[in-house]
Formats: sequence, C-alpha cells, structure tokens
Amino acid sequence: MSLLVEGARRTYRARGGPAVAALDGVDLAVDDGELLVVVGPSGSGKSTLLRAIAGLERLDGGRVVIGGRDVTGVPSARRDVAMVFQEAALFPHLSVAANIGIGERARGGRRRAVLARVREVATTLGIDHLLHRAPGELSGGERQRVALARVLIRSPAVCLLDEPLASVDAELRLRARAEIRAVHRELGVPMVHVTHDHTEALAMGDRVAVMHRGRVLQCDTPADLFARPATVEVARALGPLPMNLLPAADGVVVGVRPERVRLRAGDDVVASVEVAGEERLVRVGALLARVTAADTPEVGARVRAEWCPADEHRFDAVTGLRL
Ligand SMILES: Nc1ncnc2c1ncn2[C@@H]1O[C@H](COP(=O)(O)OP(=O)(O)OP(=O)(O)O)[C@@H](O)[C@H]1O
Repeated sequence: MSLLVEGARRTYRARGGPAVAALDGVDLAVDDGELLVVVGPSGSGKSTLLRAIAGLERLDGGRVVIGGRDVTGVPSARRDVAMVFQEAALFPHLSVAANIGIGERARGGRRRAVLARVREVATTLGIDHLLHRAPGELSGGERQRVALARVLIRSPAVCLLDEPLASVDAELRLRARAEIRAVHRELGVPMVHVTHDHTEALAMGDRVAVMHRGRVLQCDTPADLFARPATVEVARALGPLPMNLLPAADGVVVGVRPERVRLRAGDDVVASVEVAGEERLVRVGALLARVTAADTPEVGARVRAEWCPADEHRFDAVTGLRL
C-alpha cells in the first residue's frame, strides 16, 4: 500500500486578497513502512497537503494514489486513511478504552475481541494503566498516545500525523518520537508526519520533504539533506544552526556550517560570544562559528575564520540552487 502524490495543486482565493498557491505542483512517493516527515515554515502548505491526501481538501490539479488506486475523487471515508491531529479529538464522555475501540466497535467488532485488541495496543504505547480514565483526566502527551492507539488498532492503508507532538513538553517529546516510530514499525504502512520542527524532522524521518511556499524544495534522507542541501533555503532551514551564506565572486554564494569554521589569529574582530552548552557561538562580522570552550577567543580579539574547501557548499546567487 504505497502512497503517491503527483503534481498536486491547490489555490485558495481569499475574499478580496490575491490567490495563494497552497500546493504548487507537489510530487511525493512514500513506500510501505516508510516514515516521511514533511517540514516547512508556517503557511508552506503542509496541512493542505495532508488534508488533500486524506480527502478533506479537493485538489485543483494532480492526483493521489494509494496502493495503486487513484483516490483523487474518492471521498475521505472511503480512502482508509487515518489522521492524527495536533489536538487529539477524543470523546470526553467515553473512557480511554472506549475511545480507542470505538471505531472497531462501529465496524462490527465483538466487544471482547475489541477489548483484547485495545489492551494490546495500549500496552505497546504504555497507556494500559489509563484505560479506565476519561480523556479530561489525561495529560496532553497521554491524549496524543490515545489518539495514536486509535490509529494503531485500525491498521489503515495510510497514516497521517499533523504536528502530533506540538502540545507535548520537551522531555516527553523525545519519548513520544520513539513511540511514533514504534507504532509505525507495527503498522508497516506509509506514514506522513508533518512538523515545523526541523530537529524533529531529521530525528524521525526515513526521508524528509522540505516545503516552502507550496513546493517541495528537496526530499531526501536526513543525512543527505544535511550533507547536500539542494537550495539555500534548505541549507538555512535544516541543521542545528543556520548555514553561513557568504556572497562570493561570479554570482556564487558560498555556504559553510558554523560547526566547520575554525578561528586562527588574524585581523577580523570578534563581535560576540554566546554559551551553547559545552561549546560557544562566536560571531565575527557576518559569520557564525561554533567552537569548543577551550578554543574560544575573547570579544574584541582579532581572528581569521578558516574552513576546509571540502566543507564548502556552493549555490547560484540568483536561483539559490546548488552548483
Ligand atoms: N481555507 C483557506 N482559505 C484561504 N487560504 C488558506 C486556507 N487554508 C490555507 N490557506 C493558505 O494556504 C497556505 C498554506 O496553508 P497550510 O495550512 O497548508 O500551511 P502549513 O504549512 O500547514 O502552516 P502551519 O504550519 O501554520 O499549520 C497559507 O498561505 C494559508 O494562509
């Protein structure tokens, strides 16, 4: 059951305003058992893409194919797509167990069989001790896990997650990431996870699609995205720190990651030094360098920034494309 999105277009015409191309020709292919993370700034079209795959949004052009079947015109209910939203929508008057099993019961599952399956998935997600509670008695992270359990019990053809960790605190987020991966392994179906958090994207995705203004700028493994960003936007957006982008001769922009910059004695003045855990962020003119505490110069010291030619990324200054 693979997922294919081809040439997806969707334009919104807000009253009185200019038309907005929320999807401007998006192509994506997600294999069985693959977790694709879609990352991009607010308004780049991520939610529109997910909603189009789920059938909650019509396309102006292009198609959606699930498991070889063109579902572009098929209503949402008949696509067998499960979606977990930012705010887990649970039935407040039902217990956690009933919330997880409700879909199976509605599809005619026997009470006992459904309950056994509910216990199984709840155990996988570490929420088996919460089955008797009401959703109002859960934390945000626990509610998310209930929503994931509802997906896991159903074995859909495609699973979509829209910022499911947005309301989860930093510590739980690390655990929740691992849980989503575990759910994903169990399901073995294509999964698309949307986030605006690039750290989360690089940590979780088998592949990551970087969106910008309704387009996919690059879709690659996290390692390849980091090592060979296809455009300056990708170089700027991904990584622990934005890449330094320096205008050079002949219409070229040279990119170098702050982690790759070394500081030697020279003529340029250190403008500022910031503590970043065990390391320091040193600003010299337009350049940022991340160096060890022991190698950190004083503010006002005279330095020269150096890096290996092999650590340079080169982009066209006009198009922003990698050269
Ligand atoms: N119903 C609508 N009517 C008009 N414009 C819309 C509508 N829905 C979305 N848009 C516009 O389409 C673009 C893409 O929106 P979308 O919600 O897909 O972005 P996003 O990447 O999911 O953003 P966020 O991270 O903030 O959720 C935005 O410019 C948005 O303003």
